[in-house]
Amino acid sequence: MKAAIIGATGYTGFELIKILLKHPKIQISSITSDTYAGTPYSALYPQLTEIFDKEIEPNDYEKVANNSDIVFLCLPHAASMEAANFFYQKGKMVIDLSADFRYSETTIYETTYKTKHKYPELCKEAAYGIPEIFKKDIQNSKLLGNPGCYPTSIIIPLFPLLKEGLINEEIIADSKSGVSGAGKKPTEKTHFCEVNDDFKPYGVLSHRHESEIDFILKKANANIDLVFTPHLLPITRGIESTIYTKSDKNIDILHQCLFDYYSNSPFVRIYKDGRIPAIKNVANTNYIDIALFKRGEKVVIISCIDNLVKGASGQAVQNMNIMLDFNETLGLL
Ligand SMILES: NC(=O)C1=CN([C@@H]2O[C@H](COP(=O)(O)OP(=O)(O)OC[C@H]3O[C@@H](n4cnc5c(N)ncnc54)[C@H](OP(=O)(O)O)[C@@H]3O)[C@@H](O)[C@H]2O)C=CC1
Ligand SMILES: CC(=O)N[C@@H](CCC(=O)OP(=O)(O)O)C(=O)O
Repeated sequence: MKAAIIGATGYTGFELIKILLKHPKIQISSITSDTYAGTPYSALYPQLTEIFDKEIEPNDYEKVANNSDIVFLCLPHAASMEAANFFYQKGKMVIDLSADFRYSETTIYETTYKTKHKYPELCKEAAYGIPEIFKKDIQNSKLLGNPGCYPTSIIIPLFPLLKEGLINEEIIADSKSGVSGAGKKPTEKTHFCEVNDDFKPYGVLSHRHESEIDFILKKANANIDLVFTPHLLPITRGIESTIYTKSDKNIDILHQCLFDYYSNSPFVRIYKDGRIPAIKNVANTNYIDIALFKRGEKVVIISCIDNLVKGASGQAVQNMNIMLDFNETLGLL
């Protein structure tokens, strides 16, 4: 199968290319960026010298469509919707890494992103790409909204526990991310001097991922009351989320619920013996590591992912494997 990557020069594009180069059933047919059209990819990312020197093409979607079966969109929010519609109408399989197709209810997207959605009917056809929870939807879909990185780290541990009614719906999620989560272009908030030697929250009570987490956890029949606070860590990659809630159930019941729900999920690792997940253990992998602790009624859940792999490009490939009926782990282990 031939895969094209639109917006290939950014961090998720680079990560996707590294993964797809190891994938036994995928050939990368087109990589695009208007800024760098004509440049060999390895000139931008010298790590791939003599490994992937393919020339970057301009965003000529007609040309890309003629030469691809699957299209990955690694574009910013709002820029993706037009491209997704174009390739979908051409019969291509579309995997969008932005937020444009994460909400089947367009009004919530529009309120959260302060952007009018041009294709609300398409949003209803898109699957939300957490394979461990929505595999059936993903199998039947040709358009996929790949989840946000923070939501991936929070939804996976909470979904089964809420679905079984084992934990309180009042939840605090305290998350920390490496700076690559903000993309390749430095801003006033993310350039080296601002981030180095510091650690701070941002988007307090206003981060757009709060609505994504809330929207998806409602599918577990939970009406959650969530406070989500992201923080910027002075590291390149990785997310750690510490999630607080309450439960009147024994910790063994909570553990068993997670083990049962994820028994066939190759990328979910649940620690049961007091080990504490750490970013180092999941960096550059598609794993999510989870541990759960309890004292009295208080529950503390810790999860770690790599924002660029399980939080973006790895999960996108995992979704592609499922959409194409390949083994879920191809290219990812
Ligand atoms: N970074 C992360 O950890 C995660 C990111 N995401 C999402 O994935 C998407 C890509 O993120 P990331 O790779 O980090 O972003 P980057 O900023 O690193 O890269 C963005 C890419 O999109 C291109 N681009 C930017 N604006 C436009 C436009 N208006 N039209 C066409 N192309 C454009 C850029 O091309 P050019 O070469 O021209 O600059 C570049 O190739 C975003 O929606 C992001 O929110 C999701 C989960 C995690
Ligand atoms: C560190 C950092 O800035 N992170 C990004 C989240 C990146 C991500 O995964 O989310 P989207 O795909 O929804 O953009 C942020 O807080 O906006």
